[in-house]
Amino acid sequence: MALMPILQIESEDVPELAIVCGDPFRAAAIAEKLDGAVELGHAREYRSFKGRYKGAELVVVSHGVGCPGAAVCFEELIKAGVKTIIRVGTAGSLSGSYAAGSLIVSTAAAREDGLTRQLVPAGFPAAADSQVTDALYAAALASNPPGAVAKGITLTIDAFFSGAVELPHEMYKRAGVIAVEMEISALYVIAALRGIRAGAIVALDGDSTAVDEGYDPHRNIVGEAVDAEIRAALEAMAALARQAS
Ligand SMILES: O=P(O)(O)O[C@H]1O[C@H](CO)[C@@H](O)[C@H]1O
Ligand SMILES: O=c1cc[nH]c(=O)[nH]1
Repeated sequence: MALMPILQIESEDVPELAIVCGDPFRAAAIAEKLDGAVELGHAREYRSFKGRYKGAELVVVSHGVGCPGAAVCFEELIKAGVKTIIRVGTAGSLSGSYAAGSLIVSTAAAREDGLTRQLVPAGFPAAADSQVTDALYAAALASNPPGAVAKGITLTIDAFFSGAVELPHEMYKRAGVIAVEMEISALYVIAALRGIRAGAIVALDGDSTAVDEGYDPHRNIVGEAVDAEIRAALEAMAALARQAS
């Protein structure tokens, strides 16, 4: 048995499919939808569960907020043998076309984080796996969220609230980027470096350019969208597992 130093779970307990999310409570909510769910461990922000969805064995792990902590989670899961990771997150909207309650499948992430700069050169892309993206998009369309469903480029950034320097949201908005969150670039770059496949779906919780004035990710419409994206991610995992068998 090999205990993973940071997640504090045994690598032998980890199957090939993983769903990850920032919030440990969301990890528990996802685990509630699994058959035979068991909690594997809870260390720092990392809460881990294992169970089956429509026969597919998967692990669910929370990674906390931000690329550095999330990267540790992704690396340890991959070392334990995970081959497919789906992130189920929340994000702020960068587009007038998509409001709170909408689901966005991230096809690629603009790398405005600090972590991936320490892993790969500036020109290296952070791109989703196309099979994972297709499975997520099909499942999202069928998940009946309270808003729209779209796929496109997202932005990953380290600063949530702004300081003295202007954040690049408006520039990425002009470039057609749909949403901003804080971990997808790390997931896609690490997946590429380690030769696994990854994808991500996010539920929009409001206008990202207005978070300094007020941020409320606990509204009913956001909760309903998160519930829909959880169902979509589980259905996508089941479809990917069927394709592999
Ligand atoms: O809802 P999660 O998965 O945590 O994702 C988003 O929410 C957090 C910020 O509130 C960041 O982690 C961001 O990426
Ligand atoms: O990083 C995030 C996550 C949710 N909403 C935002 O505006 N930003």
